[in-house]
Amino acid sequence: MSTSPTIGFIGAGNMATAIIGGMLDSGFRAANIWVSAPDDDHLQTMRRKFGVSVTTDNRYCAEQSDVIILAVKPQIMAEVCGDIAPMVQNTRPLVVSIAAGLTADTLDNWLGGGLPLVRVMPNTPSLVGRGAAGLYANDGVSDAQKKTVESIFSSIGLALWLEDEEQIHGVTALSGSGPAYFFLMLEALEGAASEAGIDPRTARQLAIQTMAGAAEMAARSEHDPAQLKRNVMSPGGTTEQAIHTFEEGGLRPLVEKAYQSAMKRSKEMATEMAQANQ
Ligand SMILES: NC(=O)C1=CN([C@@H]2O[C@H](COP(=O)(O)OP(=O)(O)OC[C@H]3O[C@@H](n4cnc5c(N)ncnc54)[C@H](O)[C@@H]3O)[C@@H](O)[C@H]2O)C=CC1
Ligand SMILES: O=C(O)[C@@H]1CCC=N1
Repeated sequence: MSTSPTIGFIGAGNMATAIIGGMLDSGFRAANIWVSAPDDDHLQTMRRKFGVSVTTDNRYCAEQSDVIILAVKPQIMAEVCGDIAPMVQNTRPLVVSIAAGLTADTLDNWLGGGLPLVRVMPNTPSLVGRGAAGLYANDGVSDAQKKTVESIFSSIGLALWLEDEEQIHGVTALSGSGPAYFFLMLEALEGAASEAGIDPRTARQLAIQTMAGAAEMAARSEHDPAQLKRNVMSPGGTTEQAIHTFEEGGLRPLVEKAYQSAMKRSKEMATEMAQANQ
C-alpha cells in the first residue's frame, strides 16, 4: 500500500460521517477519500461539508480504494458485499467493517474469500472525537495495514487492538452500546432532580457536567473508580445513602445482566446473519 492510501467508505451515515470528520481533522486528505451511498442528503452533505469524492456506485468506489470501510447496516451487508465481490477479488484491498455482529469469516465469504479484513466496533461519541473502538485483524492483515486502520480510528478517539475476535462481543456490550447506558443514567438523574423541583434545563446541565467531570477524573486519576467513589462518600453523609440505595437495589447484578444480554444478542446476530445469507 502507498503512504497515502485511497480510502473508500460504503455507506454515508452517522458513523461514516464521524470517521471522515475525524480523519480530516487529523490530517488525512479529502482527495484520498471516496464515499458511496444512495443519492440522498447524507451523500451530498459529505461532498459539500468534507469535499470528498462521492458516487452512488459501490463497485466504482470499491475499485478506487486501497482500504474499503464498510459502514452500512448489518442487514444489507450481504447484498453490498455480493455486489462488490468481483471488484475486490481483482484489486484485493484491505477491508474494514464496522458492522455489529458480522464475523470476519462471514464477511470474507461474502466478498469471495482470502482478503485482509479488520473488524472494528466503534461508538457514537466518535461524532465528537471521543470515541472508543475495539479492533480485530484477521491473519491476512499486514503490520502496515494495521497502522493505517489504527491511524483512522485514533483520529476519532481511543482505538485498541483485540487478540481474539470473540472479544468483539464483549466490546460491543461495553463501549459499542455503552453510550446508551450513560444516557439512561442522565435521563434518570435529570428526571429525579426535576421531580425535586430543579429546573429541567439546569438539572440536565448539572448532570452532564457531573458525568463528564467524573469520567475525566477517572481517566486522569491514579486511583481506581472504587477509591474515587469512596472519596465522595463522607461518613454519615448524603452519598453514602445514595450508594447504599443503589447497592441494595441490585445495581451491580443488574448491570451484569444488561451487559450479558447485549453480549448474547451480539452473538445471536452473528449466527442469524451467517445462516440467513448462506
Ligand atoms: N450507531 C452505533 O452506535 C454504532 C453503529 N455501528 C455500525 O455502523 C454501521 C453504520 O451505522 P450508522 O452509521 O449508525 O447507520 P446509518 O443508518 O446512519 O447509515 C447507513 C448508511 O448506509 C447507506 N446505505 C443504505 N443502503 C446502501 C447501499 N446499498 N449501498 C451503500 N450505502 C447504503 C445509507 O444511505 C446511510 O448513509 C452499522 O453496521 C452499525 O452496526 C457500530 C458501532 C456503533
Ligand atoms: O445496538 C446495536 O446493535 C449497535 C451496536 C453497538 C451500538 N449500536
